[in-house]
Amino acid sequence: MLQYKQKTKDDPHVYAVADLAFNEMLQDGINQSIIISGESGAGKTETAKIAMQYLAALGGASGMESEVLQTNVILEALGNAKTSRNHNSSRFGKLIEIHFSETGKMCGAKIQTFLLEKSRVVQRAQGERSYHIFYQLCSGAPPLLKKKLSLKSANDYTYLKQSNCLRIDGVDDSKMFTVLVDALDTIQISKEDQMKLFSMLAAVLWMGNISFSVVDTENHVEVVSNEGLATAAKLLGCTSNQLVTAMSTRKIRAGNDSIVKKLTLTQAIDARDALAKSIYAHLFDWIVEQINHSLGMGRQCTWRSISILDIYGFECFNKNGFEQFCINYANERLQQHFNRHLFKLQQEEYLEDGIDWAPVKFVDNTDCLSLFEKKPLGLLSLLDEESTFPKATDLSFANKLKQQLSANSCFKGEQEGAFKICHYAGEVTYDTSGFLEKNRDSLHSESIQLLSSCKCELPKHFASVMVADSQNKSSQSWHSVVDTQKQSVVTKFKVQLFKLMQQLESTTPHFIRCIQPNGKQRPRLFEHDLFLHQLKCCGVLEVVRISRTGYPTRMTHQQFAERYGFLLLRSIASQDPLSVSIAVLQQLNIPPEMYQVGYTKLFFRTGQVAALENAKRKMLHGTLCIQKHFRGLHFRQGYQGLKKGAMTFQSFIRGERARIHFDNVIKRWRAAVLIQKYTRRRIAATMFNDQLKHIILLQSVMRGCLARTKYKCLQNEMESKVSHNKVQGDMRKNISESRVCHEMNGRYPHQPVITKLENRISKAEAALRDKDEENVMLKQQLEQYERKWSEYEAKMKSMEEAWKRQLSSLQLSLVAAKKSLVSDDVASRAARSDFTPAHAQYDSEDTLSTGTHTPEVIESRHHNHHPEAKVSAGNSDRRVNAVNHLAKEFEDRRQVFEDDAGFLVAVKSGQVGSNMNPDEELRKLKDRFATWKKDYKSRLKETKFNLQKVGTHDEKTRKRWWGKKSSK
Ligand SMILES: Nc1ncnc2c1ncn2[C@@H]1O[C@H](COP(=O)(O)OP(=O)(O)OP(=O)(O)O)[C@@H](O)[C@H]1O
Repeated sequence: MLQYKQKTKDDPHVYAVADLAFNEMLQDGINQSIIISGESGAGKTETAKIAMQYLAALGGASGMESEVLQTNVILEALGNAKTSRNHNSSRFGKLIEIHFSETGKMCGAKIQTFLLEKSRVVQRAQGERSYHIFYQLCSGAPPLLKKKLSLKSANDYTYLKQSNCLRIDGVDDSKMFTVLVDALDTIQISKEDQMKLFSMLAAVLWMGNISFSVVDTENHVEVVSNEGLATAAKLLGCTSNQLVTAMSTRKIRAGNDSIVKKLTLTQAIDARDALAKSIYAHLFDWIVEQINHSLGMGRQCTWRSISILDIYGFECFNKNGFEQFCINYANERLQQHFNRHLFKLQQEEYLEDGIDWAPVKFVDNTDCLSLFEKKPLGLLSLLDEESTFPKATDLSFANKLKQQLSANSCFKGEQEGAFKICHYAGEVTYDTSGFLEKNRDSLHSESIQLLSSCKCELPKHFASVMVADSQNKSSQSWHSVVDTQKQSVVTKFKVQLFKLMQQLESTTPHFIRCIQPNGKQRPRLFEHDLFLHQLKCCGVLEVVRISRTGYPTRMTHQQFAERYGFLLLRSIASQDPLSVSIAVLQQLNIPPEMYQVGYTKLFFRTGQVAALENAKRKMLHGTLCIQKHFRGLHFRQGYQGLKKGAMTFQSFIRGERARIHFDNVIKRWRAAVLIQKYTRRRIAATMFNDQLKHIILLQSVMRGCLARTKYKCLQNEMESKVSHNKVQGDMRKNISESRVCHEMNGRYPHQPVITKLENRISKAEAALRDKDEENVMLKQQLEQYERKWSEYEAKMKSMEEAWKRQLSSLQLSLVAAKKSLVSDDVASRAARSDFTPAHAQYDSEDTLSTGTHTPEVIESRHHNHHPEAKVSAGNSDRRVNAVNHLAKEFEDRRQVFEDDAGFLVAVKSGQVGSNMNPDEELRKLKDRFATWKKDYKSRLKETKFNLQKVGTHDEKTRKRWWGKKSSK
C-alpha cells in the first residue's frame, strides 16, 4: 500500500486503480467512480473492500474511515448469503459514495443499494443459506438476548433448515455476530436500534414457523396456534388474532360492503412469506438508512467523491429464476457502460478528431440490452404487462415471450415455460416459474394494516414507507392502492439502474474486471477454460487490444499547452496552443508513433503521459531546487542584515534595560537592607521581651517553688520528726536544689540551662506535688495520732481521776484511821490532862493543825505519860506505828506510782526515747496498782479492825479509869 502511495510501484493492482482515481479527483476536481464487475464469486466484494481500505489509508486520520470500512460488515451480514457459487455472495447491488474534503480527507459516505434478493428469506436452492445474519443471531446472541427474543437454534426454524445448509466451512457464525455488534457500535447504531433490528429478524424467523391446517374441501385454512404464531405476534407487537387474520383471510369489497374470505393453503403460505420478505427487505433498507445517517455527519465539508460500485455478478446456475434474470440484466447494463466508455466513446472521438485509426471490434451487448428494455416488446415490458393480468400465469408469460421475441437473436424460447437469453457472458436459461408473482411483489392490504397496527416502532415505520411508496404512484388512500397501483419489481429496478448509470456518467470511470479462477472456490487453482471464457465474455481481450493500439489519454491542445508549455523557452511558450504542444513533444523527444495530433486534441498511447509527467516533474523539481537555493540565499542575506541590525538594536535596548534594572535592583537592595535592619531590630526586641518575660516567669516559679518547698520543710519539721524522716530527706534534696539555684547568683541561664531548669522545675513541682500529697497524708496521720493522744490523755485523765479518787478514798480511810487513833490519843491524853493540859491542848492543836503529821512525830510527842495510861499508851503506840507504817507505805507507793505514770506519759509523748511499749507498761502499772490497792485495802481494814478492837478495850479501860477518877 505504501509503495503505491509513494508511487514507487505501478504494477496493475486495485491499489493502483484507487490511487489513480484519488489523484484524478484531487487534480481535476471531478468525481470518480470505480466500477467493479465480474461473475459471481470472482471477487468483486473483496476488491471493493480493498479499494476502500486504500482510500481510507489515503484520506484517513479523521476517524470516519473506520466507520466506512465497518459498513461492509453490516451490509454483508444482512445482504450476503451462501450460494452454490460463492460462500459470501452479495444478494444486492451496492454503490458506496465516499466523500472527501478539498484536502483529500475522508469526511463521509453514502450507500445506495439495489434490489435485494428477498425471496432468499423464505426460499432458496438446496445447499444454499439464507442471509448470514439469521445464523449469526441464532448462534452468537448472548443468553439474555436469546431469552428476550425467544430465540432457538437455526435448526428450529423452518425458513433456515429447509435448504439443508446451516453452516459454512471455516466460518464461525457466533464469532461473526460479535464482529457485527462491534460494527453496529462503531457506526453508532444505538443499542435500542440494534434491539429493534434483532427483534424483527427473530419475528421473521418465527413467522416461518407459523403453520396452517386445511379446514374444508376447498382447501381453506386456519392458522395453527403454535409457538411460532405467539412469538411472532409478541415480537411484532400485535396480537395473535391480528396475525391470524392477516395470514388466513382477505377482505373483498362488494359495493359498499366487504366480505371476509378464507385463504387457501397456497394463498396463506404466500401471504405469510410475502409478509416475512417484506419485513426483511424494509429492515435492510432501514439499516442502510441508519448507516447513511451516521456516515452523513461529516458530509457538510464534502468537496468531491469517489463511488465504488459492487453489484451482484453475472450468474448462471442449473436453474435460473427471476433473481438471476434481474441480476444478469444489471450486468448487461454495466457491460454496456463499460463498452461505451472503453470502446465506443473512445473510437468515436478518434474519428471525430480525424486521427489515423483502424477501428477495434468488440462484442457489443446493445442487442441483448434492447431485448430487455425495448418498449413495448422488450422482456421487462412484457413481464410487466403480463403481471398486470390477474389471470396470467408464468406459462402464459413464457408463451408470450416466445410469440413476441423469437425474432430476436438474443432470445430463444424453450420448453416447459423456459427461455434462453444470449448474454455478453454466455447463454442462460431461465425458468419462468414465480416470475409474475415475484415481479408483482404484492403485499395484501391486511398485512400492511397489520404492520401499521403493531405496537413496535419498526413494523409501523415499514407500513408507513409502503403507504408512502404507493401514494407516490397514486393520490388515493393506501387502503385502495396497495394491491393494484404498486410499481413492479423490474420497473423499479430498471429505474434504479438508469439513475445509477446517470450518476456514473457524471464521473470519470475506472473499471476493475474480476475474473473467477475456478468454480470450486479453491485457492491457487486456475481453470483455463473458465478463465479464458470470462476474458472473452467481458471483453477484456478487446480492452487490452484497444489499450495497446489506441490512445487512452486525450487532451485538448489548450490543456496540453497550459500543462506542459512552461517546459519551453518563454518566446515559444507564448505561441498558439497547437504550436506549443508540438514544440513540447519535439523538445521532449516523444516518438511520433506514440501520439497523434487531432483537430482539437492530442492523443497519446499508454505510458506517454507518464513520460510527459515525469519530464514535467523533473523540470518542476529542478525549478523548485533553483528557486529554493536562490530564495535561500536571498533570505539568508536579508536575514544576516536584519540579524545584525537587530543585534545592535537589541544590545542598546538590553544595555538600557540592564541599567534601569540595575538601578532598580540597587534601590530594592537598599530598601531591603533597611527593612531587614528594622525588622531584625523589631524581632530582636520582641524576642528579648519575650525572653525577659519568660525568665521572670521562670524565676517567679522557681522562687515560689523553692519558697513553698522550704516552707513545707519547715512546717513538716515542726509538725513531726518521726513522720517526716522521709520528708526531711526530700527537703535536703530540695534544699540542695535551692542551694544550686542560689549558687547561680542571679545569672540567667542560656536556653539549654533554662530548659534544664524548666525540667528541674517541673520535676521539683512534681516532687512538690508528691510532697504535698505526702504532707496531707502525714497530716492525716498526725491528726489520727492527735486524736489517739487526746483519747489517751482523756483515758489517762480518767485513770488519774480514778486513781486520785481511789487514793483520796485511801487517804480518807487513812485519815479516818488516824482520826480514830487521834481521838484515842485525845482520850488517853485527856486522861493524862491532869499533868499536861496545856500539852494536850498543844497536842490537840497540833493534831488539828497538822492532820498529816507522821506517826513517829505523834509517837515521840506522846512518850512517857501517865502509868495507867502507859498500858493504853503502849497499845496506842502500836496502833500508831501500824497506821504510820501504812501511811508511809502509802506515801512511798504513791510516789512510785506517780513517777512511773509520769515516765510512761513522757515516753508516750515522745519526750523520752525508749524502746518500751508505754501502753503495755501502763497496763502492767495498773495491774500492780490494783494488786497493791487490794492488798493495802485489806491491810488497812485489818488495821482498822485492830484499832477498833483496841479502842473498845481502851474505852473500857478509860471508863474504868473515868469511873475511878469520878469516884475519886
Ligand atoms: N483478493 C482476494 N483475495 C483472497 N480471496 C479472495 C479475493 N477475492 C475474492 N476472494 C475469495 O473469493 C470469494 C468470493 O469473493 P467475493 O464475494 O468478493 O465475490 P463477488 O464477486 O463479490 O461475488 P458475488 O457477485 O456473488 O457477490 C471470497 O469469499 C474469497 O474467499
